[in-house]
Amino acid sequence: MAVPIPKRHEKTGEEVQKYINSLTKPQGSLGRLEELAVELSKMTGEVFPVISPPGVIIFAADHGIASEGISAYPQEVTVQMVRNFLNGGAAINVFSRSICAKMCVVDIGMTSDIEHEQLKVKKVRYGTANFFNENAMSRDEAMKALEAGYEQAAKMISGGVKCLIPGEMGIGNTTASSAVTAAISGVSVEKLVGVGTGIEKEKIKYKQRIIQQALEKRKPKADDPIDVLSKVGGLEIAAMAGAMLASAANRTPILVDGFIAATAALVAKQISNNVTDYMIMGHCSVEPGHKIIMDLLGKKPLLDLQMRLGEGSGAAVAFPILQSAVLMLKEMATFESAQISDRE
Ligand SMILES: Cc1cc2ncn([C@H]3O[C@H](COP(=O)(O)O)[C@@H](O)[C@H]3O)c2cc1C
Ligand SMILES: O=C(O)c1cccnc1
Repeated sequence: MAVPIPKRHEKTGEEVQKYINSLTKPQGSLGRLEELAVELSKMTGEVFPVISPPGVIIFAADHGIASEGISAYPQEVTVQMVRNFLNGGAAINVFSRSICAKMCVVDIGMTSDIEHEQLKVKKVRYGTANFFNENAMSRDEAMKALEAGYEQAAKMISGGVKCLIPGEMGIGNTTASSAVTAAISGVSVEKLVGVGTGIEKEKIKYKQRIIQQALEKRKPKADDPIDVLSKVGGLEIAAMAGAMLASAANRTPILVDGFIAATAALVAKQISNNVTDYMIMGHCSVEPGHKIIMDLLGKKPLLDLQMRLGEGSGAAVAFPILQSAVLMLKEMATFESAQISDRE
């Protein structure tokens, strides 16, 4: 079921690196902005990459595991926050407006329904089952969520979006993400689990125990991402993985958000290894598992603002850094055009 991902344009990258060295600044002095410009050129195949408008796509779903009391907030916050997204009042709305992003909210599996013309309803089921007691969903449902994510992202891209920011909303999804990441990577639950929405210290131990026991009962297969998703995953995690695959298949850079998005990135990589060629990590979340995934993917985050929100918020805040990289390429003068003496 691997999705074919095109190779990056290494030649264009080399050309752009040479061009960057001709711009009016000491060589290498724009540091990671220079690296980013080269990366974006390789991804898009363009000497002057276009990354605007960015597209924020938020997948919302509920989690049966929430009934184990592993979040600081009740399950109904998922649907309440989706209303907030649709009314423009959430953090991701604010940051999306500031980067002139196109935004799309998808119900991939909330436990209740909302009628709103801006909401895309692609509900696979009414929330996952509690994976402490039974598999979160069937393989077929995991595949359906993945495919719906793929389709929605592909639609945004064919509608003109040039950089994808996948986001999510789902109370309990730091628990599902920790379980998925532990299952795929083999990293211990103790190292991965964090406060999520802000549980107390002693509750973290409880959350770890629930995940550990669920993994022992469900036995997800590390080398089968659909098995992992169906046993301990989430519908929005599957959909985000699908969206990332669509983005990479269309040579569209993916700006990855926090721990949940990184978990989806890990799943996507299990499906098509070189999907990570099209990923840039926007920030480093407070969730300890986020840094662990980035190390596994061999990626460095752009920002570390001690954020732990999700929704795509950290990636949206990082987007202006990508814009700076692209504008540097497009608008800076060269030593020759500005008649400045180059290095000896
Ligand atoms: C008001 C509110 C807005 C949010 N926006 C994103 N999340 C984030 O928190 C949830 C994951 O944390 P946990 O696993 O601890 O439940 C997800 O919905 C995530 O998107 C929110 C959480 C709350 C409470
Ligand atoms: O990093 C994230 O994605 C995150 C962290 C805490 C809560 N929700 C999401």
